[in-house]
Amino acid sequence: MELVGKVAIVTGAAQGLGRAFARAMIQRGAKVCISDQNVEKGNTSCVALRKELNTADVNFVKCDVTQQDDMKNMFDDTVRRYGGVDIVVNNAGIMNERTWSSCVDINLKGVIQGTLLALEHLQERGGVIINISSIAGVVPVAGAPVYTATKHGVIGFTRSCSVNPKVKAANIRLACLCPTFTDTPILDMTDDHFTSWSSRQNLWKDVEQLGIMKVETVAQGFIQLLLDKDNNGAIMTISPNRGIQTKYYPKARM
Ligand SMILES: NC(=O)C1=CN([C@@H]2O[C@H](COP(=O)(O)OP(=O)(O)OC[C@H]3O[C@@H](n4cnc5c(N)ncnc54)[C@H](O)[C@@H]3O)[C@@H](O)[C@H]2O)C=CC1
Ligand SMILES: CC/C=C\C[C@H](O)[C@H](O)/C=C/C=C/C=C\C=C\C(=O)C/C=C\CCC(=O)O
Repeated sequence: MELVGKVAIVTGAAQGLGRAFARAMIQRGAKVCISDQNVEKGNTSCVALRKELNTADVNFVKCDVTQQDDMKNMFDDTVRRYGGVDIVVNNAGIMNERTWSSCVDINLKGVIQGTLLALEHLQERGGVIINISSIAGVVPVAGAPVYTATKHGVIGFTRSCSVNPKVKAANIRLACLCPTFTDTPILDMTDDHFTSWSSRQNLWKDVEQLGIMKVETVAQGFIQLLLDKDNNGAIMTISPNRGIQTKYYPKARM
């Protein structure tokens, strides 16, 4: 897929990975709507990206992914501004085992809502939906069971949409990105983010074992996932020890 002139939406893009994905797409000629629930950081990042990349083809829209009206407005605003949508990156996510219900609302329900709206918008012209899961979407993580459940859910939901014949007929592609720990503010956790059935110490043991990647490394994998025309249903894992790997899990086992 050629990115020049394509229109993309990225949720949770005021900072961290979402911002890095937006930046990588703008650099390759895409027009990008960055959205976030944090208006101040979203506006600041938008201004910084415009200046750094010398472009007017990036805008910020306030969108809390738990609010259906915000989500609809983000799509409608993008269509008004750029004439349509080609790429949707459902990236917004949090790690908080204590406020676990919001973790489910943002990480799983937000991705489901974003995907359903994206499918509607892409059905006439085709396009790509990238849902951001995590390596915690494919392995159990003792330190963060709720976060892990949401990320497994993102993979199950995305793969199920990808095998829907209507999706193939509409020339839509869906894939998941599953990085290990990456240097973003999500790693600034305190004990307040955990319960007696989860643990920062346990999670931190995983961090120490796996290491922490730079956002640029993950953005490189993201662009690869986006450009590969033939990867509907793919799961891309990215880790310091195994690098970038694209995997296809079995559709069914009889
Ligand atoms: N950094 C890491 O180690 C990894 C992160 N991920 C996933 O990548 C995605 C991005 O995470 P990071 O950039 O690391 O985190 P981050 O904390 O740096 O950025 C997350 C962004 O999402 C926004 N956000 C939070 N709640 C929201 C809501 N209700 N509606 C809209 N936006 C909301 C925040 O304001 C923030 O700008 C998340 O889904 C996360 O689970 C996956 C694997 C590794
Ligand atoms: C504060 C936490 C915020 C974000 C966490 C991230 O989403 C992060 O990615 C979580 C990672 C937890 C990892 C725990 C264990 C990982 C184990 C392995 O990677 C084992 C190796 C292979 C995986 C199997 C595969 O490649 O299919």
